Amino acid sequence: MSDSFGNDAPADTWGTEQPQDAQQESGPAPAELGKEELTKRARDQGWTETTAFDYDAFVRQGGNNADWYGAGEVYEWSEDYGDVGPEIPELERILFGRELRLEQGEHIDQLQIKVDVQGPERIEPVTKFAEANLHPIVLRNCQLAGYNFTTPIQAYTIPVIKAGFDVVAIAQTGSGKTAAYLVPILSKLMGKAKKLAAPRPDVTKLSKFDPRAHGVRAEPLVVIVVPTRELAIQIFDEARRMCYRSMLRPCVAYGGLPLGICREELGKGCDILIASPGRLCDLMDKPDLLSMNRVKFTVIDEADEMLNQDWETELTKIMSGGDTNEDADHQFMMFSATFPKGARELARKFMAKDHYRIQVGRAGQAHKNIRQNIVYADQDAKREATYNLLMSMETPGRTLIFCNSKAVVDLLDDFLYNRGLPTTSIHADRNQREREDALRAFRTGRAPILIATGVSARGWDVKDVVHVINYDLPSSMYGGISEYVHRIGRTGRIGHQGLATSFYNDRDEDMGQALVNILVECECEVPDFLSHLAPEDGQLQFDDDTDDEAEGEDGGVAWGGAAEGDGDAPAASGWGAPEPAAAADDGFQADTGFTPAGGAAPANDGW
Ligand SMILES: Nc1ncnc2c1ncn2[C@@H]1O[C@H](COP(=O)(O)OP(=O)(O)OP(=O)(O)O)[C@@H](O)[C@H]1O
Repeated sequence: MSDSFGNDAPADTWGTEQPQDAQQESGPAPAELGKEELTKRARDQGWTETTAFDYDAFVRQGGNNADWYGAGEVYEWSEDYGDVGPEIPELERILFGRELRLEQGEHIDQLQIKVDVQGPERIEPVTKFAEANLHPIVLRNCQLAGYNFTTPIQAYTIPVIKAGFDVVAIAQTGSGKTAAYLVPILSKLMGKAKKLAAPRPDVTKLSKFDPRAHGVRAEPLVVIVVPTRELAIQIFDEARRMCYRSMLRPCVAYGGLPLGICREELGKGCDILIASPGRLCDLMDKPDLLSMNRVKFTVIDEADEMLNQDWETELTKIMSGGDTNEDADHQFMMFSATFPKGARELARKFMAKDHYRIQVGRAGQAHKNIRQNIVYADQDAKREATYNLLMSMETPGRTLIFCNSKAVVDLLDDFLYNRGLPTTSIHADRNQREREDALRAFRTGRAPILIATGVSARGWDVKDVVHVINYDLPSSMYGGISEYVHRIGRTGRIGHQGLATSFYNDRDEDMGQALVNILVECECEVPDFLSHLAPEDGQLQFDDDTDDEAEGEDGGVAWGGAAEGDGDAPAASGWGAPEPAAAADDGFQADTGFTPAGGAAPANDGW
């Protein structure tokens, strides 16, 4: 590593070795030391000082509204609408700079597992972007982003989406689901901006853009819905990369973004809208700001979270909002790493009859690049145990700590900060600027220890997170094992390895069995205090992963039981994308009907 939090050193080894009952080295106990000595101890261990994020300097360096919009500048096209835009080296450097972005790690083969594909016809997976028949500019953008081989989920979703089908896609955390939908969608739209996109002002020809005088109504072609603001910004950044030279303009809208900024950005025109559900629904009620008439692609990311009861009203509105598009070719997609059975049943109601379901491994499966440690710690011993864990990391590295309440986040942040550790924290009571500053400080390594409440971290893709600590395990009332999988999935992404340590005590008993199942499945050690829950015969039971959803009340057709690819790598594939799904008589039956909710099952539903 160039420094402890260097940006040019991928976290490719477990790297954070420590005994389960990590103890601080000899010498006076931390509680006996003053702040100065504790700070020295933290520095000696390699932890840097927290550097506050200087927002004013950031603005002076050219930051403006665009910074609410994610890192860097938002480029406005000045040329006429042609088929594709010109190359702009400066913009390319900004969009594709690698400093803070993850590159594929060495252990990518661990993501290569069984893929189940259910759909109306056989689909040939693509193992390389270069062979996916993508629009040349999209292909070039993939190359600029460092994407050469497809991940297993991308191998199937790219041809399926290109062929015009709806899709429900489930694949492990950090396995490239964002590109799995963005790449095929943008390939379909690339070069067609002139034909499909709504007119918009050329802001480069205006001395000052006045939303009221020059603004247009946003009429996006693509709507991507995500549960959190931070994730919306992250996906917006990825969309900006993939939209490079497309003449398509991405925008982001989320609760917390001042409405004035939202109005201004939408008023400049919007072809790809990434939004949180609440803000999107608000905007849908403002027809002068947003029309859904042109929407051709609706993507629900972190779909199981969105199908959660809390979002049902918003989701129903968003999914039917797109119906104002009279084209029959509106595609709907849902993506997530976890997809409990109830959510999968609900998802089917929103999908076309002949949609695909693509599942890499078991829905909700973690993967072997994350080494999971479960450590027994009584409630009042957790703070000290966290400190000891951090101080015993061989090489300090970006560490994400999850607590279940905002109060505990604040207390732990204070406790660790006062012991000289470079912490920052994030939770729902912080204002938008504070949240963005904290995440930025974490991303850039200025505050490499981030303490957060769980839900806010879904989907975060931060380079070199080497360690996730579950200070509190998510309770089964609040996301349970799915939440656990999402949390630990902030490390060990895209072929890197990472460590996840979770404190466990009697309060977590309701999670015990599910936790042990995941540990056994991922070949991680089951601690003695949980060993009684390990299956004696090694046979794991996951109650939400049955393959026969056919028996649902709606008489719907089964998800499972049809063709599946086996995960063996074709020799030429760096990823080892799966073999094509099995032959037609193994389950892919062209013209086989799919029964939507409430519909009658076709006589011969041979899924
Ligand atoms: N084919 C590829 N080759 C190399 N890197 C890739 C490829 N596809 C995606 N990536 C990178 O992998 C990282 C993880 O991707 P992404 O955030 O889309 O994962 P995800 O599956 O959505 O994870 P989560 O379930 O946690 O949201 C990103 O940094 C992305 O740039």
